[in-house]
Amino acid sequence: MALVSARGLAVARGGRRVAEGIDLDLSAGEALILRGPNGIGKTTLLRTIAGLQPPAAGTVTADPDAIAYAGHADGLKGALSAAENLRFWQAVFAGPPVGAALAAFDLSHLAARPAAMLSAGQKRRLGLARLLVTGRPVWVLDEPTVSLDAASAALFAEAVGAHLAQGGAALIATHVDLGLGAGVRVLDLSPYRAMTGRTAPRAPASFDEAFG
Ligand SMILES: Nc1ncnc2c1ncn2[C@@H]1O[C@H](COP(=O)(O)OP(=O)(O)OP(=O)(O)O)[C@@H](O)[C@H]1O
Repeated sequence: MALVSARGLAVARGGRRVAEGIDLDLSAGEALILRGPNGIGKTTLLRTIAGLQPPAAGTVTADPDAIAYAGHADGLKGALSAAENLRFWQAVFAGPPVGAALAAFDLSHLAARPAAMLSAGQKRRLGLARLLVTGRPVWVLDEPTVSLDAASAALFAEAVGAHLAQGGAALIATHVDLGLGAGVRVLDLSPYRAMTGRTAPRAPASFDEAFG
């Protein structure tokens, strides 16, 4: 039985439908890689699957308590050490102890360092280690290897492989080849670009979030 299913799914951002007609199934032990050009709607689809925003049309069937979502932000508390950050999430999710998560992402030697004093790649590793202490079976990940060097990306691929082997599943938007093996499926969103246009009023053309 699928852990995540979508049928006839359309997703929208800023009141505009960006992708539509998406069907997908993700079962235990499976990884599905989302691909497509910048702006096609990968983040929007992941957020919809994770229950962070409603579908514009169609259905998502998934237990929201089964999903661990990791977006572009690492969600770390800068004043807490690496281990304390993980213990916080471990307590929230009642997941497994943090030692194995630190080790899996080569963070044991940085366990006592405040998150604010970690490098960008170390922060990203800590953000990904968080997945392990959630104990949740479905990982929904948006560009997880940003800032990671080759060795760290390999650690991440190993962690995903182990997660799948234990009956987990992963839906991952990425532009890079993670080397996860032949069994991994790829969904390119390019053919699903929405043709139906706006679904709701949007901000005026002159509005610019960065400079407004
Ligand atoms: N906050 C926002 N308000 C309005 N539109 C947005 C907002 N964020 C993104 N969009 C638009 O929604 C569309 C889908 O964006 P999304 O981030 O899902 O794409 P993506 O495939 O993940 O892109 P990338 O590969 O660049 O990360 C894009 O056309 C984008 O310009």
